[in-house]
Amino acid sequence: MRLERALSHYLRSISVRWDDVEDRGIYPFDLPVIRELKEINFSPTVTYIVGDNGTGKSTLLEAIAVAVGFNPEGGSRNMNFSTIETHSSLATHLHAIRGATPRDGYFLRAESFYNVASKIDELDVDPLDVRLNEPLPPLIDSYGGRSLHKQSHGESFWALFTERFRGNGLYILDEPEAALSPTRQLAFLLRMQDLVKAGSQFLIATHAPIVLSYPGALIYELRDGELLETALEDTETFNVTRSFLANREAALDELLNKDEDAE
Ligand SMILES: Nc1ncnc2c1ncn2[C@@H]1O[C@H](COP(=O)(O)OP(=O)(O)OP(=O)(O)O)[C@@H](O)[C@H]1O
Repeated sequence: MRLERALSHYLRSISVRWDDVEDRGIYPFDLPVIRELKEINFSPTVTYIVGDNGTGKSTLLEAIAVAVGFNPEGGSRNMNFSTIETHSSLATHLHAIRGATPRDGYFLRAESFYNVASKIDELDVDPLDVRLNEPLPPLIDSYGGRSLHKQSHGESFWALFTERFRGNGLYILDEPEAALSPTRQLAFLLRMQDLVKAGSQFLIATHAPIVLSYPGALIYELRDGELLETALEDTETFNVTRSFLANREAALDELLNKDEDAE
């Protein structure tokens, strides 16, 4: 069992090769988290990155995904397309320590999943193996067979997690909760457990306390420009949500009526 787990540790760590960076004063090297970054070690199962808006989670995740062979806009490793060139040059300065080669893999960017769905529809118009000059099975078959554009946002994410993710995979997910109801977020934890048992490794950026709750996961929080290993109960996202739900009326009163009280 220990050997199996060691073998499925697809991505062990990443570090920045600072010697190659020409200009540290421009994006993304000027972001506090990147400036301070030396090495990130990953769990063989589930690693999370959390932090406030604009702290650099997507920048980091995208660079890690590109460094291990994914398209910057997301998709499987075989997808190579670009609708807009916005990705940073950080990936070329990352050094990834890898273990076994995953049999499956996916980079989900909630914000550009629409483009992935469009690309799948486009490739499926006339799927052809150009080497053999033979028809190929449509790509959408591996997502359950129904165009992702003809499903709701949440349904299309769910098709991805349940149909396309096959296990023994490296899955890098940026805000997977973006389309999921709280009930589906709970179901997502169960799906993750199945995939972890099937030898998968996850790296996830999230703002959702439910998504963040996978037992035994490694959590890094971006705080004051640093990436710190943090317990679930000490993360801001968990604490803010918990205290709001526990004291909703007092919290709303404090938030919305502060100015009136001062008058
Ligand atoms: N292409 C770009 N060029 C310049 N600055 C950028 C670029 N992309 C992002 N930034 C800046 O880098 C910072 C980090 O952005 P990033 O999207 O990584 O944050 P994030 O932590 O993922 O935020 P959120 O939680 O809102 O998704 C932001 O201040 C953003 O304005």
